Amino acid sequence: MRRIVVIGTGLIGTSIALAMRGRGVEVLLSDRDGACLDLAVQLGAGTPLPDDGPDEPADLAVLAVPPAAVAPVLLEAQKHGLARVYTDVASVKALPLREAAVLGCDLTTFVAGHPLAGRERSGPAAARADLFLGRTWALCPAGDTAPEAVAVVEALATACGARTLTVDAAEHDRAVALVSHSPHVVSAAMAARLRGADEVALGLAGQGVRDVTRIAAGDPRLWVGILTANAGPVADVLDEVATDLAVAAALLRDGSDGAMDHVAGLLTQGNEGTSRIPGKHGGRQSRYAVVPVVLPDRPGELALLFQAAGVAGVNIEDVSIEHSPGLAVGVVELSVEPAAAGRLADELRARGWSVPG
Ligand SMILES: NC(=O)C1=CN([C@@H]2O[C@H](COP(=O)(O)OP(=O)(O)OC[C@H]3O[C@@H](n4cnc5c(N)ncnc54)[C@H](O)[C@@H]3O)[C@@H](O)[C@H]2O)C=CC1
Ligand SMILES: O=C(O)C(=O)Cc1ccc(O)cc1
Repeated sequence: MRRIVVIGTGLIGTSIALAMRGRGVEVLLSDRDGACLDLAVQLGAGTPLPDDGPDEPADLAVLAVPPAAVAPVLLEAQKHGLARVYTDVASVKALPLREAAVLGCDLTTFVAGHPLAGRERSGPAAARADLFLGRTWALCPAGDTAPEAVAVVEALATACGARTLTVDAAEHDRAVALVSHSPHVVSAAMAARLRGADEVALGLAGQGVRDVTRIAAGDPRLWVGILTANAGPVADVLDEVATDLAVAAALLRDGSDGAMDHVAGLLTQGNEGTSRIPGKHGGRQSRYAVVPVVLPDRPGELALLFQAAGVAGVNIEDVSIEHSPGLAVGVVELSVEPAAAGRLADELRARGWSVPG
């Protein structure tokens, strides 16, 4: 890929542009908001698309605009012959595809796409070249999309460090209703409770409430566009969540042992659901065994730990550190292949670390 056009230089468009600039690809940028375009150019994401378009069609045009703008922007771009292949990044796939068909866009050169990576901030200032590293990038080619066009968009996703997943548009929308769009609404509903929180409550806020409400900081205008375009599937999930919440509230008011057993059942279902979220490499978290190590808070200690794992010939698949500031020790959890866990634990104990269990 030699040259791409990016229309919409917000968070996602500028992140793609930065990633492709990093690979030496020429990037021409366009945004209806001049300030966004200027900032993206200043960040080194590319140069402005000339008003009369490129001298010859680019290899690919990426439409990084809100879902409702995808079809009209695609039609306009195709009219001007901006590129040989077109893709979008919108969080919803079926409705923009239908709208593009109704407008008479050429769907043979269009590959609907969606990188499952983002942030709760919008605009070019929040863009990062590494946003897509290790993430999934959904592709939803229509029946008449040319295989060569799909190959070009696959190359874009791969160049950005993502791995592609080809999926039917309606199935994609039902899936993201569950794993992205409904969580956003649930997060917003919880965060909205905090508006009236007093200083004592805010002073007691810890990591839990931060985790649950992080994504609620997203741009409401963008999210209304996403939810409008995927309303049915999201409403179905929200109905189920609302039922669970209403039942939980009733059980708590009841307070009997039997009622609290039911509450425990819901929390256990929550544990089960959480454990199904894929971890590193898209595998199940439970694929790995976790070796906990109590580590003194000393300079160089982590480096020694990793070195010991290397000596034992054990690959560390993932690592998390639980450490309270001020405490002299922390717990490092090393995720490794189950067959290697015993060997690693023995090696670490032999070197003087405490490995519980
Ligand atoms: N925010 C996120 O975390 C993610 C968003 N997406 C999708 O990516 C797309 C862009 O989202 P963000 O980059 O977050 O939004 P953003 O608000 O940061 O950027 C969107 C940009 O598109 C421009 N724009 C809007 N209409 C336009 C038009 N008709 N012509 C030219 N430019 C136009 C806006 O001026 C803005 O600069 C959306 O479809 C969204 O669903 C996909 C993955 C993650
Ligand atoms: O902030 C996060 O963790 C996200 O998951 C962001 C996100 C928002 C919208 C998408 O369509 C995809 C990803």
